[in-house]
Amino acid sequence: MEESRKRRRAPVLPWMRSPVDVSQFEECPLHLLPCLDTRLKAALENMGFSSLFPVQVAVWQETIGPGAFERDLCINSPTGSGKTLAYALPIVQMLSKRAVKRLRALVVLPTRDLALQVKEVFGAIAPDVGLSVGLAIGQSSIAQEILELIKRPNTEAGICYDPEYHFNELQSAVDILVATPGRLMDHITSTKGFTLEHLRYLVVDETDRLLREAYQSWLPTVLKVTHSYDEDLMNHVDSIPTFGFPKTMRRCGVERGFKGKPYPRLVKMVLSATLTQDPSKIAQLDLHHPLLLTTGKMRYQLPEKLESYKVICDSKLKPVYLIALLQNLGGEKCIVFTSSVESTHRLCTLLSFFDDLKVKVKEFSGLQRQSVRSKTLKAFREGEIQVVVSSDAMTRGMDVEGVRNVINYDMPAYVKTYIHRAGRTARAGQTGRCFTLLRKHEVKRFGKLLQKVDNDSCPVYSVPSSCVESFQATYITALEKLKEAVESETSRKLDSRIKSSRGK
Ligand SMILES: Nc1ncnc2c1ncn2[C@@H]1O[C@H](COP(=O)(O)OP(=O)(O)OP(=O)(O)O)[C@@H](O)[C@H]1O
Repeated sequence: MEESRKRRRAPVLPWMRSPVDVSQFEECPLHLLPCLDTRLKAALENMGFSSLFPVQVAVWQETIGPGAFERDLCINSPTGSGKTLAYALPIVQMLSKRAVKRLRALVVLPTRDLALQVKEVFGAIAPDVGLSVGLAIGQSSIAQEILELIKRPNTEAGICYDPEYHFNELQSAVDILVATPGRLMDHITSTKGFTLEHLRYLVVDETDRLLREAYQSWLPTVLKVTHSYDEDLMNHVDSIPTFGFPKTMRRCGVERGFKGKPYPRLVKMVLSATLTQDPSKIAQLDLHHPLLLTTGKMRYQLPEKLESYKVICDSKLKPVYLIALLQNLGGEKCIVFTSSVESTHRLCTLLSFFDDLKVKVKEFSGLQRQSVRSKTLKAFREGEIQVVVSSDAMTRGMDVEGVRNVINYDMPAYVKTYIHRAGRTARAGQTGRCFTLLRKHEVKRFGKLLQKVDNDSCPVYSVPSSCVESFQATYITALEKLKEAVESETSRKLDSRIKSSRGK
């Protein structure tokens, strides 16, 4: 049965049928890692890392090791297995040898929160080898971002800086750029001096999520602009003007081994814990001789030390079960996932009416401003808040130390959602638990959904009935307060809409 299930899910594309199995790799102490720059070793030790995780060792082998970046890499490895450093470290090590500052590595992520997180990782190692990292995520105004990304020429006293006039002198102020698609497109189309001409590494993190939406066609645009430089290079390889433009490896490279491709070519690394196998989606990436790195035999893997539980509850009392469960978990850090931004808001408001709840709860949602979300995240990281209620805003990639529990208040509709939500705990080899609240009619469907992952064991977790009963009276009052709160919020919104339409 197990075997036939695995066979049915055999990868579709031929090169996906012979992957590198990351589970065959061991953690590698830093002092044994071949060719690691001593400055980077020191930076990693400063981060508290003494060895590389298996996926990081496997990627190192294909990049700095014998693989020598010859192939594009597709990395499918469980949540929390350390994929960020797996690509950041080899890229930084390669770029540490660069002679002039140019934008050479671009990392694209689907959300600002994730981009900020990835920038932190690059920021912890890149400056130690003289590289700078920039952000293009729309957190600040475009003018502010341009100031940080583009170096202006030193104009003489009395001469005004004019981007049109000084166009040829504008240079990148960063070697590595971490971006979200929308703001990246703004820079590609409108920022004077912003160029992907020297790009050597393109990382598409959370690939399946990024390929699901077009985001203003960022991917075809990036491929097109980098290709056009390649074509230009192939046509004029002998006649590249060097005056004004310092030589870079990519501009002046010659082909080595790959017909029709300039060398070094643009290397792509694409990653996810649930990497797509859809040939039409993969084709969009225009991968060169791709190599799949994956963990184990099943397509979907949960973290090794994750325990999954189902909590079967009475439909009408679901919030009470949640509260009883939270109470039962003591003050442990916990993320509660709901199915939408609206239910996140409602649930959070409801929880705020339970005065005797011993944990501090906050909402985290795509409806909030970035500054509010960042503040909540900071407080959660620092332990001032113990419970965060979130919709999909926190599902992917978010890395918060010490999250011991994840609760699916609403059952996830897809196995991928389960994997990413559950993966907010049991990260970096730690233990963690994922509870899914289920109404009786959902139990069967949930069981089917879990069959798609390697470890589908999911026993029932019983919340003590005495605990559920003890919260019922407060629940009734809280529901009434919730109704009033929703009504007053609706009328407030209506008032402000009327006011703003009158002002027009
Ligand atoms: N070599 C290492 N030693 C110790 N901790 C590490 C190491 N590499 C990464 N980590 C830690 O492991 C955690 C998970 O890393 P990361 O966020 O890169 O995982 P991921 O595989 O990208 O997960 P997801 O799929 O959820 O995005 C982070 O807290 C990171 O600091």
